[in-house]
Amino acid sequence: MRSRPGLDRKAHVILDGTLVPIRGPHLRRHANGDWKEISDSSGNHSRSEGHIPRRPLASPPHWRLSGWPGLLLGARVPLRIATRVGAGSATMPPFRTPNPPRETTMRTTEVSNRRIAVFCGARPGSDPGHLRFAREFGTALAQRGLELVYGTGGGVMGALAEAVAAAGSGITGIVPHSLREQQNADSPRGTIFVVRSLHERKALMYRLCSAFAVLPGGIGTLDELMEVATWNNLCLMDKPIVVVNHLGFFDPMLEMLDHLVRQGFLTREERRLIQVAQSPDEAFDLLRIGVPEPGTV
Ligand SMILES: C/C(=C\CNc1ncnc2c1ncn2[C@@H]1O[C@H](COP(=O)(O)O)[C@@H](O)[C@H]1O)CO
Repeated sequence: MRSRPGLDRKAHVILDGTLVPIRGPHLRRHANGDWKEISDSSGNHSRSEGHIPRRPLASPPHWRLSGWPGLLLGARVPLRIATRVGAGSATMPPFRTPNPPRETTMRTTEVSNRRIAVFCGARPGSDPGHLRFAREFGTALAQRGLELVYGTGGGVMGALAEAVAAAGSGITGIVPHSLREQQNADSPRGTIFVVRSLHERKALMYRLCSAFAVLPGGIGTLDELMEVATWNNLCLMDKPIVVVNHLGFFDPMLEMLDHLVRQGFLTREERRLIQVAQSPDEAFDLLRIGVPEPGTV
């Protein structure tokens, strides 16, 4: 599949704000610690990459016991009664390339009006129709010239991302260290931001995109939907949201929103912050994002 012009098809990880290429079968490490890309994801050869830290990407956090238990038991142990060892913050130890390529990092974190964040399940759900629809949505998203921002999970998210990549469009995944270690979230394509917390992850997802779509999912999906609707409502952000109500999956939730209106907890105007579409094309039209297929307007 041909890549769209301007899309970065190389795999990268951004660790705490620093961009490094993903270590994969297409990277070879030299004795001095540098890595050389020997083929890109489509099998083409030879492009050099910069220095990548020797430390394993999924390195576990270190913990140091405080006070007398530390003196008794020594240095680093994976226990919770501990002070986290980090670079001035209570999170992961520093994990940076020696001289981060600043302009590359800036370019990668730029907000693009072609990026759409999609919230959806980390699980596949019990109806195989959800995965089928996620693939259909991913293909349509790429055909509109859009790029995906998502939570780097499996299930509905995984099906969606696979379809976007297969259709030749760009993917940005954002994952906290904790989930990344569980998930082995390296994607063969796109850019992955590894961040410190779930809060940071959501904030970055919201910042990087210019619109939101919601596909079937669980409480994580509902949490993200309600949060962006609330941010819009409080004027902390102004980015359109659409729920894609394929086969009526979201009917009970939409009924709950109507209930909130009837009970005086939500105005009719605020209720309209969450738009509803039945199909991918209707969703993109409502979001006013992407280039419509020729002949559809
Ligand atoms: C639930 C399981 C694993 C959780 N792993 C996740 N991986 C990636 N992203 C996640 C995960 N959990 C929540 N998210 C974010 O919320 C949405 C999915 O959550 P849901 O509860 O499945 O709807 C998604 O948009 C992510 O951004 C066990 O497999």
